[in-house]
Amino acid sequence: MGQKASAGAIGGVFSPACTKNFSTIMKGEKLIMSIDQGTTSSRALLINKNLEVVGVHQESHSQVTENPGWVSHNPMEIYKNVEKCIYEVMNKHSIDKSQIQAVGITNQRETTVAWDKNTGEPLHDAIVWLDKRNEKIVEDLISTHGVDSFRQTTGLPIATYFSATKMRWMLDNSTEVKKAEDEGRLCFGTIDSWLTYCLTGGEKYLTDATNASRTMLMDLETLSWNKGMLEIFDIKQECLPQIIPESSADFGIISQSDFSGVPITGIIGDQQSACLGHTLKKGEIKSTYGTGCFILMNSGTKPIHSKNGLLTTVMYKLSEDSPTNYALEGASECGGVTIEWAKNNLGLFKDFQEFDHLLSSVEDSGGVYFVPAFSGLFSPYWRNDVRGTILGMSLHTHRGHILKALTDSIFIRCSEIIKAMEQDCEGAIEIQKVMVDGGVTKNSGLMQTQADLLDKTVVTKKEQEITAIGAGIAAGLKVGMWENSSSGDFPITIPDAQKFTPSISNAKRAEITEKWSDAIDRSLGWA
Ligand SMILES: Nc1ncnc2c1ncn2[C@@H]1O[C@H](COP(=O)(O)OP(=O)(O)O)[C@@H](O)[C@H]1O
Ligand SMILES: O=P(O)(O)OC[C@H](O)CO
Repeated sequence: MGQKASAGAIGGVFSPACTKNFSTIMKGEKLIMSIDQGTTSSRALLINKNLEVVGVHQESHSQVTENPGWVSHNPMEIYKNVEKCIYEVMNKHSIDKSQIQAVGITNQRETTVAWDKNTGEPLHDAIVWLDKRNEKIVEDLISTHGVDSFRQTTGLPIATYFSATKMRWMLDNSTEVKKAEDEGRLCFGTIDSWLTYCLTGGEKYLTDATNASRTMLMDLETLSWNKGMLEIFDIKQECLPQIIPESSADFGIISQSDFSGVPITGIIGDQQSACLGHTLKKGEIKSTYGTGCFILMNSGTKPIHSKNGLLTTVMYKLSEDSPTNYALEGASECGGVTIEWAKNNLGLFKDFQEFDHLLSSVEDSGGVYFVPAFSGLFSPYWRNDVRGTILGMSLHTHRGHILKALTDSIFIRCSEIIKAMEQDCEGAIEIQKVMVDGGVTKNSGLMQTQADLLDKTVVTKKEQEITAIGAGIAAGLKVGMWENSSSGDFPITIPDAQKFTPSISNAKRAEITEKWSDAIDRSLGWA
């Protein structure tokens, strides 16, 4: 039987109640609204000209886990939550619609929606990026083509993560979706397309290149649907949205009654949006710790094709006459989800006070190692045959050690991704610091652990909502709220908050890394 898991491992139980003291909003002040539609919740945020978040409303949505490895969302619940967030944030801060210059949308990527062109009704639950129901399709593709055969065209290895295999699964397994395709009324899209379609009353069916680059159907160089990829997946181009190459463009006018007439001028995938929020320069790196953990390096205007298990993706193109910027990305399937799982599924702690207390009760994990392969391992391994594995327990082991092993695993995964980035850059770029954001970075003890395991400086920013700010920048640039400088750089940078520098010995780090590789080897092939 299906199981609703809204309070399960990725249930967003810790969705932050907003405790921030906001700067005052002046009467009639011009603002940008950013909509951040994430894996566990949706937010609407108000951003002023100084790039300060001056208001936010957040709503969590259900995580449906009908079978092991399956994760889906209800597209209508997500849209209704977004509408509610817009209404509540405007109401809470007594904002008049005329103050909102534009809306920017940033979203969980890859998650795939199918809906009816005529009625706008969803034809299936949204299949979430973490979902593995498409494993068989992926295995067959790998055995026919080889895992890396589409890298040159799409920048991606064949994996369950990307949208094309989720679309294929729906076509093969849902009579509703197949019938709609046969009758020419099927719309496939990522969450940005779905929200834009709903907010514009069905007027606009489009996406931007950052989101399209995660489908495995887009050509990384031309930023258009690739005919060869469409043939391989047997997906009709008329079932896909129009790709707008820019993330800062006219994406449509909202028709929803309370907010009608406001233009949508920003669309950008959430991890690329965080790069914009951090104003990442060439060679710089950001790591966002939300449900998963995503590390992106600005690799400039030429894509770097990874030889070490990373992804190549569009970072953004901001105007018709600006070049496309690319990123090298390491995607880790485990971030806050591991913390939520420890609380909700294992009952290791009840709140963050107890979480901190437990972690400070131990020096280290006491020889316990955890491989957080709830959905297999993404970058740099791309293995489906691994499941969560815990090793090294003795009668000495207690809750603190296990929690330490679980949280360490998040940061070891990130460290190995950054090592792979250094290898891909072949010495051309020296990584000294990593800019961080996302829910997990609220915990300074954990950020210290990241600096220790990485052997690099980790920097947090004064504003936490970096992802939402990125979409706000994209939207605001289009309507003249800000202008890029003549060098193409964005004129405002969010100040640093805290810097964490490595504090453990090289010998200790080497010991942890060695034991970790051993743990990985032992976990491979389980599933
Ligand atoms: N004080 C904290 N310490 C550690 N982790 C935290 C803390 N507060 C929130 N989190 C984690 O942050 C994650 C949510 O981050 P967020 O950026 O909102 O995620 P998403 O965008 O994926 O929905 C949750 O998984 C939660 O466990
Ligand atoms: O919702 P987040 O912040 O975990 O981000 C999800 C990613 O976009 C998946 O690729």
